[in-house]
Amino acid sequence: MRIGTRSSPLALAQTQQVADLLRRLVPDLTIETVPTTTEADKWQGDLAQLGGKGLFVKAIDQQLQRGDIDMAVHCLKDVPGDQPMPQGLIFAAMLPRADVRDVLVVPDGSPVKSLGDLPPGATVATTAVRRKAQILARRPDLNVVRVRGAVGTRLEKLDGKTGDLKADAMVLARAGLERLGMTDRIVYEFPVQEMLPAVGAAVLALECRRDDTPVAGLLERLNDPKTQTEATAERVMLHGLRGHCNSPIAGYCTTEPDGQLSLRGMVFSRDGSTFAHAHIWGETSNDPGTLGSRVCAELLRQDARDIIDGIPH
Ligand SMILES: NCc1[nH]cc(CCC(=O)O)c1CC(=O)O
Repeated sequence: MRIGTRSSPLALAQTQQVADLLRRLVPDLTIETVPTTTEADKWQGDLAQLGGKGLFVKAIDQQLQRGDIDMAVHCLKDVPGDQPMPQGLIFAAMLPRADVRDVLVVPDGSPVKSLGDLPPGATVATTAVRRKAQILARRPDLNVVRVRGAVGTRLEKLDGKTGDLKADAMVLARAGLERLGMTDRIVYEFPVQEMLPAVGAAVLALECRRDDTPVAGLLERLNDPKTQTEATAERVMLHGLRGHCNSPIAGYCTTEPDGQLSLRGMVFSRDGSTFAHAHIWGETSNDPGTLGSRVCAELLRQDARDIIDGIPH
């Protein structure tokens, strides 16, 4: 089994996790990890100029289509929501979702424990336009700056060990820190009501060729139907909104104890001052695709289109 992955430490840790799961199913399986450094990994500028964050995924999908690898591990969050599945490829499994929350991290030695502790005008580093909008919605006085690179590199930049980033705090995904064993850096976990997660947050998707029955059959055994259902609702919503990679869009679906789905979606202007918000749950929402479409329709009714189109690509 040749597993394609990006070459960042986070991607490699995720691939290792998948390899361990596969070995538990097939103890004598030979696994080869095939890391790729994509064009987007090397690019230090604005990703939108290069063609958006889908580039991380595209290079690996092409290897899979060519038969250079047998499967790929993708962060579902990084898979563009505005494009159809690449020709001949499927997500054969989605692993049980990890913690979806965004978290606050501060430079080594800083006493700051929350956004509220930051003085007026303080600088917060993050890449996601979705996080930026939600930070500014709470604290319009803050100076939100972009930071790129692997998670470990970002933390080094925050600590001033490399580069010239001068930030008082940084917001990133808990799931990434968890997989890297770096949760000791977390000073605050944003409840989802404070910072709605990205569509597909904390979900690992296992991709293979549709006609590769042996691989698809094996991967399907790792599928978590609950995660897959929730992710489907979120991605149908995202697809219907026709966002681009600069659109601050958030979406989070959960399953209630009685099995019913609950989907919340938000679309923000870049500075977070304007937003649309929809939350639908209950009896008639149990088909994830229908639920995603309904939340999308409600967001569009609240002029989400104008908000999205008002943001430069
Ligand atoms: N955009 C990079 C990325 N893609 C997935 C994760 C974390 C794990 C996840 O949410 O699946 C991260 C790091 C981050 O956003 O801090």
